[in-house]
Amino acid sequence: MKKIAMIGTGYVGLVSGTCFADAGNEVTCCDIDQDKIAKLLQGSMPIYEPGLTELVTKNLKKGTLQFTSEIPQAISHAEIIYIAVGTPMTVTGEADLTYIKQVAKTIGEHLNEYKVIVTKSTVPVGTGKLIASIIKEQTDTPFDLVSNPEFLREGVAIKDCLNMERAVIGATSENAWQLIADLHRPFTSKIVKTSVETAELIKYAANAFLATKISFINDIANICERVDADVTKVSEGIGLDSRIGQSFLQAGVGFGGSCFPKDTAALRHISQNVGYNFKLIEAVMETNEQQRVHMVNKLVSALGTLEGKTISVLGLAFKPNTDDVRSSPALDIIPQLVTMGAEVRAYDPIAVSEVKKRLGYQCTYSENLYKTIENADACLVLTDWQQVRQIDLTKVKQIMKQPILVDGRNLFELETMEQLGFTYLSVGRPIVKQASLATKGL
Ligand SMILES: NC(=O)C1=CN([C@@H]2O[C@H](COP(=O)(O)OP(=O)(O)OC[C@H]3O[C@@H](n4cnc5c(N)ncnc54)[C@H](O)[C@@H]3O)[C@@H](O)[C@H]2O)C=CC1
Ligand SMILES: O=C(O)[C@H]1O[C@H](OP(=O)(O)OP(=O)(O)OC[C@H]2O[C@@H](n3ccc(=O)[nH]c3=O)[C@H](O)[C@@H]2O)[C@H](O)[C@@H](O)[C@@H]1O
Repeated sequence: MKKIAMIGTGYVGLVSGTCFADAGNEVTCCDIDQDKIAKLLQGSMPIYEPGLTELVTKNLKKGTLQFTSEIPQAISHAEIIYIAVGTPMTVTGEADLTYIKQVAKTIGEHLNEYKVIVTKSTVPVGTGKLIASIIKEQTDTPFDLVSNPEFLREGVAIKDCLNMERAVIGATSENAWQLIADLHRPFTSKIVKTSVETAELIKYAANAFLATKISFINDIANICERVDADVTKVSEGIGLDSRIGQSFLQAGVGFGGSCFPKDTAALRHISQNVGYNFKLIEAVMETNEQQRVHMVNKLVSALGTLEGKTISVLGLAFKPNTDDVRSSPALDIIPQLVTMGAEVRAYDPIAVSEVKKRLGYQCTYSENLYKTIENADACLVLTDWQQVRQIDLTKVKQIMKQPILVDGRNLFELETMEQLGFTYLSVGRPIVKQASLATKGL
């Protein structure tokens, strides 16, 4: 049982802090956001993550988990201090280390005895050394520094944490490495031992590689559209080769979220800073941006013009089972549709309030799927929510002004859409044309 302070109680800090507590450690999750801490103390979660409320409640009751905005006390009390604050993207694309530097200074000011300080935030190579130097400016108290990047996915974060595929640990001493490795034994037996710098780079390499798979399959999808091939079959056909693997080969509107867009941009920066021209990552980012434009172009090709047309956007979160809309395709696409003269109605089961904060009243919002679709000229699927996947297509066809569906997630079978009489434009698959539109030459 270890005493842990988790500084930064966001997606990562809250989930991993709770999982460490569930494994029997004494965890204090702290944050400068007092409202967030107050909410948590009342048992209300600041984010939507399946299973989180139950696990937090269980560990609060057990007394293994605490929340506080008194960061100095949490630092003094802990043996291990985790840093899990945000590292957002600056306007130039690099990782913003403002919060990391603030926390390093706070740790330095309150370090009362030897402790192990662990970076869980995604940080550029060299940040471990930067954190150490900031702490040393404040104190002579000895400490070790560890890089232990996080690989959880939103929406399945608890599962990913409790059964992690691997832990990557880079430490400045054998003692610190062993301590953090032991902390991970309940969650995984696969532990990669490395230097701090290598651990920092592994995190970016992992996200960039996954993003590359997505842009690769989206490029293949764009070729499929030109040669009448089906990208879902291409994914299956290549993915069954175990060297390639089936995951992350779903073509669509492209990747969003708080990490792939920012981490690919940050990796490009890291390479530029060391004089390396990482052309592949440039291409991955460009394909991803184009994929969003491509979805708008599909709507235009189906409707002729968007001026005066009612478009129902189905899904606002960057992926299902989360209310996170950071770099979500919807945030880019909806303003484009509005600029082109469309009236946009947006549906999401849980992310509406987050999108409203960012887009305001550029469109109308609803948590009722069928109400969003009523009398629409076209539907645009942007998130593969189960609610959208299981929609009653017969009813959809009846209530729409015209049955046009543009699908950025390839949710429906082409045969079904053809039988039901939809005009259906998906990604990297042949277009299904409603008979009347086919004669107009779509
Ligand atoms: N969200 C995700 O799925 C994953 C995120 N990561 C990385 O983990 C890091 C954290 O990401 P999220 O949890 O998504 O961020 P977040 O934005 O949800 O949470 C960060 C938290 O840190 C707090 N904070 C900022 N400055 C602070 C300070 N000086 N003292 C105490 N608290 C402070 C903020 O108030 C906020 O609650 C980032 O580097 C991210 O790239 C890594 C893997 C997965
Ligand atoms: O560093 C991070 O924050 C995290 O980033 C991703 O996790 P996450 O952003 O939660 O979501 P993913 O499930 O990876 O999906 C990312 C985006 O790619 C898209 N995607 C994913 C898979 C696919 O085949 N096609 C595709 O378009 C999703 O729709 C989504 O927009 C990684 O999967 C995590 O391992 C990592 O810890």
